[in-house]
Amino acid sequence: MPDQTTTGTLLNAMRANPPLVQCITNFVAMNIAANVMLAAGASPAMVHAEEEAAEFAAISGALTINIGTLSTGWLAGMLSAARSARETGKPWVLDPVAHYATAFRRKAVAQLLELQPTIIRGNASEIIALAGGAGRGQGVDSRDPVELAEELARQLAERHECVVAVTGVTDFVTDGRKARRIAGGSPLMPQVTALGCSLTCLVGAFAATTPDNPFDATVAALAVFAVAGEQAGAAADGPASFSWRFLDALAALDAETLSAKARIMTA
Ligand SMILES: Nc1ncnc2c1ncn2[C@@H]1O[C@H](COP(=O)(O)OP(=O)(O)OP(=O)(O)O)[C@@H](O)[C@H]1O
Ligand SMILES: Cc1ncsc1CCO
Ligand SMILES: [Mg+2]
Repeated sequence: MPDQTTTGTLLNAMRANPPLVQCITNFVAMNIAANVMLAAGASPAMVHAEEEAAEFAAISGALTINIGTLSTGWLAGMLSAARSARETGKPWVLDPVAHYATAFRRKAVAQLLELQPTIIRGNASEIIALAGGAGRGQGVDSRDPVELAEELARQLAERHECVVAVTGVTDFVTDGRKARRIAGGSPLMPQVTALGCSLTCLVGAFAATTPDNPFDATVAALAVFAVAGEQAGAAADGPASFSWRFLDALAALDAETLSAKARIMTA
């Protein structure tokens, strides 16, 4: 099965040459996202200051931008990093956390979208609202099923000529033409904060590994989370033990197991 094999091949390629990924994430996610990246085999750097964000993007393999704890200073850093990534031909990933909640966030996301993200990753409520639909999100949490976001994700991908990933019980990835669903994970994942933010960083790591193929990169990152999440969930007693078991499962995951266990379906 080609998708499964590609996923394992990309995991090996990432670990053989750990990509430097500039992660502009949020105060909640910074620690867990960096640990997720290290466990999976990437090299994260949480660099967001306006004074250095653009310079750092130019030396990174990819950039990820998450607006979870936005402020004016951080936004300036995000915009200059995204401009730099575009100018230097680096893939960049947008995570539009709760962008529908306030005017400040809506405007920030509109400015970031103008800088043409390579990939957008969000939960179902975020993607529905970004495509102009009526999402039912509450703050940073989704209250919509992925299925409701699928058609809107296709439209969003076409409009912005990018890859769009919607995560939830079964994830959905599209570039506006082709699409995949990725099953797996655990109901404990939304009970641990910032795992979606961490996944956005890992999408950046895979995009750095295969910059000409952001679709396969996104599928690979989601498949890694789905398989490691399923393994951690099977042994966990609750969100706290899930959290450390998930890091251990990520670190222990090998390409053969990933390719054998990933459940990737054409949509
Ligand atoms: N009910 C579920 N069952 C299985 N996997 C899930 C479930 N909910 C979320 N996931 C997985 O959790 C990971 C994070 O996705 P999620 O949609 O929760 O992101 P998010 O809402 O942006 O998270 P956060 O904002 O807390 O970082 C993905 O790998 C997704 O597949
Ligand atoms: C809880 C929370 N608040 C802002 S960002 C964040 C992490 C999950 O998106
Ligand atoms: Mg999120």
